Amino acid sequence: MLKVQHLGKQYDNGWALQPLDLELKRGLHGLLGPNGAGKSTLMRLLAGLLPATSGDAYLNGSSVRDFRRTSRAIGYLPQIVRVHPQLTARQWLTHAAALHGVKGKTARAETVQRILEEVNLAEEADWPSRAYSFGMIKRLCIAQALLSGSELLIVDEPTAGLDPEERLRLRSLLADAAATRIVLLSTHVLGDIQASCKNVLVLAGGRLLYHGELAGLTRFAQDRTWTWEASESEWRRMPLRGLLSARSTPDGIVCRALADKRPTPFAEPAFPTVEEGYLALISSGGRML
Ligand SMILES: Nc1ncnc2c1ncn2[C@@H]1O[C@H](COP(=O)(O)OP(=O)(O)OP(=O)(O)O)[C@@H](O)[C@H]1O
Repeated sequence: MLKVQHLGKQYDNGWALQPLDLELKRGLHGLLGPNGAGKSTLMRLLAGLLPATSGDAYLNGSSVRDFRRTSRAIGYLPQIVRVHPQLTARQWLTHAAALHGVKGKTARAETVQRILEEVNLAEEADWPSRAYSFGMIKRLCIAQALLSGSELLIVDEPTAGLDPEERLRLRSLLADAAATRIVLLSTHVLGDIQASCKNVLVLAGGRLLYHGELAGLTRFAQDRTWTWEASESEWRRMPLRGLLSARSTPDGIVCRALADKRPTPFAEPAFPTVEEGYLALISSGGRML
């Protein structure tokens, strides 16, 4: 269990993350928010890499800051990762296993082989890592984080820049990892979260706006989502504010918009998607809470 108590970070220019409280249990948790929302700040605080201005976070009762000095350090995978280009995945992970206190050559070799298979790198384990694709490097770094045996794994934008196949592979790897630990996954891609997370946290402007089930986000766009069919000329004159999508059909253009009031007399209320709920929450800056 991760317990966050009044955790916040302030710089000279203001709060990057306003003090927040929350509890996370085992499983995959999505962390969503626009640029500058405070996601990296929260993740670095939880990984014990950034000193807090207020409060603290406790993993199974111990402050996250204390984990840095132990072999069971909290797993943290930043957006930009680097591995030594000459080392193979096996060499890299064997070294990491030794650092994490796996004693004895045979035990280390077995642990490394098991992790290599888990992240689907067993076949390429003896290639120098300069020959790896970007996705393979990410999987190698996840393998290293898994080696720590820590019950918290924090992953920043893991799927950015990956092709669809690698993206799928990484998602399923994180879902497996979340069966036995807390995984916090930050992303701008709602699809990544929709595919794998039941619960989400939404940050904006350094504030935690929402923590709960992903499906619960739809309520922020309830009674504010509209759909209607516009002619080509109506479409040209339409203000873009609040417009969510416009799709051409043989009869006209099917529009969808977020608005407090019916945007045109022909608009009908529509059942919002999770994405529309998220957009409504973010665009209101939390005023609707
Ligand atoms: N070292 C720093 N000094 C001053 N302000 C900072 C510092 N680090 C972050 N901030 C500010 O804190 C706020 C939150 O930044 P943070 O990087 O946590 O956002 P983010 O949600 O991760 O953004 P992105 O999605 O763009 O990575 C931003 O306004 C940022 O400018």
